Amino acid sequence: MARYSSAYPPSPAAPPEGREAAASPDPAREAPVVIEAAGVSKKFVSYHNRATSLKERFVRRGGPAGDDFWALRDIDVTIGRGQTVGLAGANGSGKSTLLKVLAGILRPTDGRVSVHGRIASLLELGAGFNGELSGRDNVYLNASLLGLSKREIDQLFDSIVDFSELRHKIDDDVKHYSSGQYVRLGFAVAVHVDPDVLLVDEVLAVGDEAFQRKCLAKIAEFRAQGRTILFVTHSLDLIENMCDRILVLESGSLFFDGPPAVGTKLLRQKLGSLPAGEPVSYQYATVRPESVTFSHEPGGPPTVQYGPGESLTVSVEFDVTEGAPEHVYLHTYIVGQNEVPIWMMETPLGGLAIGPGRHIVDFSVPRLPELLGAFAVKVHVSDAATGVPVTTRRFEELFGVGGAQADGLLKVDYDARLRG
Ligand SMILES: Nc1ncnc2c1ncn2[C@@H]1O[C@H](COP(=O)(O)OP(=O)(O)OP(=O)(O)O)[C@@H](O)[C@H]1O
Repeated sequence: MARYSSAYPPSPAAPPEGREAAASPDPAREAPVVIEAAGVSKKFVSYHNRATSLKERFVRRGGPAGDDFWALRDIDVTIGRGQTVGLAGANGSGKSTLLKVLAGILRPTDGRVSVHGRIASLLELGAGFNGELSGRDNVYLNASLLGLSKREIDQLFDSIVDFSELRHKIDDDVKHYSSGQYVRLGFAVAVHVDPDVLLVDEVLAVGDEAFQRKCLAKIAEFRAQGRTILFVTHSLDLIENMCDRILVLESGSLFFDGPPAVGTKLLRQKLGSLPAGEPVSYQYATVRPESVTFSHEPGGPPTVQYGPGESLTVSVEFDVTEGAPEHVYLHTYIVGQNEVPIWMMETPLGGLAIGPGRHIVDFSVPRLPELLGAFAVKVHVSDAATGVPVTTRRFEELFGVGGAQADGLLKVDYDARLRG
């Protein structure tokens, strides 16, 4: 049964309304800024009426050279260290262009971009590789462009090749690689150069399933290490499972910046995969899960290691500011490796009556099941009256049950006998 207690004096600060309200108070956003885009716009010239012959070019002399096309318009984004951000939007909405501008591959027409720290990117097939060179030479070329010395690359080379699983191809020219092999090598280099910021385009979709799993595990590892990740994907489920935040672009403008649960719903409504229904109201950051602690009983000393059958209390501490819904549900998911949900605990029907201030909800499990492994916690808050999501936060803190993960998730009694 969930227990609800109010433990701290009210917080004085109430955020302003609207997008600014969403952008400022999330604790993750108060981390040092690693990526900042201010007023970024990008114009391309579209030559769809381009002259195809000399004569045509002569006749059109002096006419307009091409139509201006704004692929990005006035984008303001600040990304703090350690955030995992999904960049989504319909085809042609400007996602790849924004990633390229942030990576410094394209210069913005207007506005300013600053990135602090080493940035590694895997942007599009072929970008950064020279097809006439072997895989081996491209590893050296790419890693040196990302700032590594020859000696450092020598040391990492085997690990890069092992990650890509392309040892048999490493001395072939890259122009003979398949698109999946290209991406394997590019991703292997990008994750080995010790980047502070990783930018990844939808290219991951090109890899086979085994490689996609490997890449996602690497992204989860980077996330746990507090690195900053921005990736483009059309998989909204992936964003819901892996990201702290979603940016949704629409025709080059930033349409939404906030919690994945809200952004994905809005985008699905926009793309027609969800009925339009009630407009999603946007209350991000009015209820903010701040920390999670594990103990045997509410208020007990923090403990990280448990045995099957022992009691566990997961205490979620959260801040509420003015403008928050009067009643909220907290859904607390215990997640295992690769973000697999193991079980969910929710607050009682009708929701919690909350006022501004700091509160703690204790979710107490009297007897842990026969589990093995290390587990994390994801908290999802929604408005109890409307069901509208308010925020989601996935914490990095882990608790363990039954020692290190062995060969499975469950401890199951069994018997093995030779028959015949
Ligand atoms: N070099 C270029 N010259 C002219 N137009 C361009 C150029 N690069 C991109 N565009 C246009 O800019 C718009 C945004 O393209 P972008 O590739 O950023 O979209 P996207 O959101 O990544 O799309 P998708 O989901 O289809 O990959 C598109 O209309 C595209 O045609």
